[in-house]
Amino acid sequence: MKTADSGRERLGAQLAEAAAAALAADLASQPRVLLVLSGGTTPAPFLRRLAAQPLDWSRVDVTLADERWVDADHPDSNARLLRETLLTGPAAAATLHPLTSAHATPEEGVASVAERLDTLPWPASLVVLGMGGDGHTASLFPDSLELGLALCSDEAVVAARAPSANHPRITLSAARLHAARRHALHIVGDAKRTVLARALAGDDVRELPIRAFLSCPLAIYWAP
Ligand SMILES: O=C1O[C@H](COP(=O)(O)O)[C@@H](O)[C@H](O)[C@H]1O
Repeated sequence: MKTADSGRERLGAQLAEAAAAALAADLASQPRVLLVLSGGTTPAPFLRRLAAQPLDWSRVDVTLADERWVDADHPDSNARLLRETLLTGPAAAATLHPLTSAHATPEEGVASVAERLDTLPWPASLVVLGMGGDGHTASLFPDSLELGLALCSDEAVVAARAPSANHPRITLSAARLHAARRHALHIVGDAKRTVLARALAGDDVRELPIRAFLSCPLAIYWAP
């Protein structure tokens, strides 16, 4: 019997194969490659499959599209999700570059995180975005006071807060998220398909921030 879980597992496997192919293609011509991943509740099946892909992971740098400003072992830490799902097996040889620092707030830590990101081999081979039910992607939230800054900034990262977000955040700016050879959107469930259809039918980025990436071009990975 087909279940939503098995469909989501298959989707994760397909995205993992595509991500590995993208990394392998760029590793053939570059000393190091960069992969930008999202956190949240959706990516675990994809990340577990990606972890098993045969690649020269020692030449792969990994960072996040966004992070909650929490301790590295907090259950809501996106870096923790990557450590527990991706950085296992062959992929444990990859280098994870977290988006947090020892500073108390993202506003205080954003400059040191930006310095760290400057050392990475941009443009990324692949950015895998997620999307919330409100159309947010990375930590570009419709109700965030910093949304305009994150959409327009030339900086790599922006500190962001939003009434609807459960923690203070740090997010790659839209410009930095655009700095990639390939983009994919990984979403599951009928509700998100409906939000994506709304996003495709309009153009107000502040209403549904995912719209900032719909013409990247964006490969859409969706399962019920
Ligand atoms: O808060 C976040 O939300 C989005 C979507 O997460 P999901 O739980 O609905 O899959 C995610 O892409 C982002 O990285 C995360 O910080």
